[in-house]
Amino acid sequence: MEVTARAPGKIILAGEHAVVHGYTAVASSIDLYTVVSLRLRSDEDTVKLKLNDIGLDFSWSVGRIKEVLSHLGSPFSSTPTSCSLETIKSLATLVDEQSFPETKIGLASGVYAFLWLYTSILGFKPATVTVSSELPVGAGLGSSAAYCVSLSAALLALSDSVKLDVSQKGWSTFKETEAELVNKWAFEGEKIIHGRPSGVDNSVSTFGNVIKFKSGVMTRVDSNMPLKMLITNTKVGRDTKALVANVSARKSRHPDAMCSVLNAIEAISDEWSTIIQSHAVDDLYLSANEEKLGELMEMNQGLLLSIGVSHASIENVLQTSMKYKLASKLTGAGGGGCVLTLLPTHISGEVINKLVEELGSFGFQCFSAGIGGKGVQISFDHSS
Ligand SMILES: Nc1ncnc2c1ncn2[C@@H]1O[C@H](COP(=O)(O)OP(=O)(O)O)[C@@H](O)[C@H]1O
Ligand SMILES: C[C@@](O)(CCOP(=O)(O)O)CC(=O)O
Ligand SMILES: [Mg+2]
Repeated sequence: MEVTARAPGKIILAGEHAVVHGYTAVASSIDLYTVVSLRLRSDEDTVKLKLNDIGLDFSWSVGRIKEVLSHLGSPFSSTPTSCSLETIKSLATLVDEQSFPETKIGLASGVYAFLWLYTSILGFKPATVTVSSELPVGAGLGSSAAYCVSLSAALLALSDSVKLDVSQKGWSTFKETEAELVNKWAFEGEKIIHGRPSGVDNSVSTFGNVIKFKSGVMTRVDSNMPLKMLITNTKVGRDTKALVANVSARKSRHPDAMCSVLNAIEAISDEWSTIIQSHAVDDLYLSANEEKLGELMEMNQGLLLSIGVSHASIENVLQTSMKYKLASKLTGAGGGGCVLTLLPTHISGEVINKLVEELGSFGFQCFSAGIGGKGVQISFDHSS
C-alpha cells in the first residue's frame, strides 16, 4: 500500500524572527503543497529517498542504517524525540557515503531530518519515499516545515502510533490528537534544519488556516477579511538557520534595543490579528482596514530591516511596489527569498499587471496563492 501526504506552505503576515524569541507572530497557510509518497517494500532491503525538486536520489541498505545507528539500539520511538548531535554526525556519515554534491551541501540537513524521522517513526522497514513540492525551496514560504510535516504525516500514517481509516478515498485530515503528533515530529525535523525554530511554520502547515503563535502556543484566528497578497520571489538564496542565528547574535549584543524592537513587532502582530478578525460593515470600513494592514506591513518591514534581515533585492521590491502606492514586507526569514505585497480589494488588474511586469524585469518571479486553506492531508492508494 502507498500513502501520500500533502502539507501546505505558509506566509508569515507579521512577527517572523520575533516569534523565535517568544513574541507573537501571525501566519497563514497557502495553497501550495509539498507532497510525500511512501511505499513500504517487501521486495527490497533498502530505504530509497527521491528528492525531485533538488534532483537528488538516495538509497541505503537497511543493514547499513542499522549499523551506523547502532548506538541508538532500536531507534523506534512512539513519542517525538530530539536528534542528538552525536546522532546527527552518524546521519551525516550515511549522507556522505552517497557522495552528496558539494554545491548542494546546504540541502544535507533536510536529508538528516528525513533519516531521523524515518528511523524514529518506522524503524528499519524498507521503503521508497518520494518528495516533490510546489513551493520554492529556501525562499521563506516554509518549504522546510511543509517537508517535515508531510514526511511525518506519511510515516505516521503507516506506523502503529496512529490508527487511521485506510479505506477512505481521496484526501482526508487527521484527528486533532493525531495532527498534534504529526506537528510534534515535524518540529523535531525543523530543529535539524533550522537549529532553533519557533514552531510557527510546522504548526500552520499541520493545522492550516490563519494562526497566532507565541511561545510554542498556537491560537486559531478566525479571519473575516478577504486577504490578497502578491508574492514576489526575489530568487536570492538564503538560509533560515543562518539568519535566525544572526538575529540571536544581534540580540545578545544589544539586548535592550532588540527587546524594544521585538516588542514593537509583537504589537504589530496583535493588531494584525484584531483587524482581520473584525467584520467589515461596508466597503469604507474594509478599505480603512486594508490601509491599516498596509501601514502595519511597512512598520514590520522597517523593524525587520533594523534587525538585519532585509536585503537589497527585498528593498527593490518595496520601492517598486511603493511606486504603485502598495505596501510590502518580507516574509519568512528574509535575506532574499519572498516578499508579500498587499493587494487591496479595489485595486485594478491593470495596476497589478504593471507591477508584475516591472518586478519581472528585475528577474523576480511573481505569483499569488490562496490564503488560509486546510493543513496536512493524507490519501491511501490501494491499487499498489
Ligand atoms: N522539497 C524539498 N526537497 C528537499 N529538501 C527540502 C524540500 N523542501 C525543503 N527542504 C529542506 O529545507 C531547507 C530549506 O529550508 P529553509 O531554509 O527553512 O527555507 P524555507 O523553509 O523558507 O523554504 C532545504 O535546504 C532542504 O534541506
Ligand atoms: C524566521 C522564522 O520566524 C521563520 C522562518 O521561515 P522560513 O523558514 O524562512 O520559511 C523562524 C521561525 O519562526 O522558526
Ligand atoms: Mg524553513
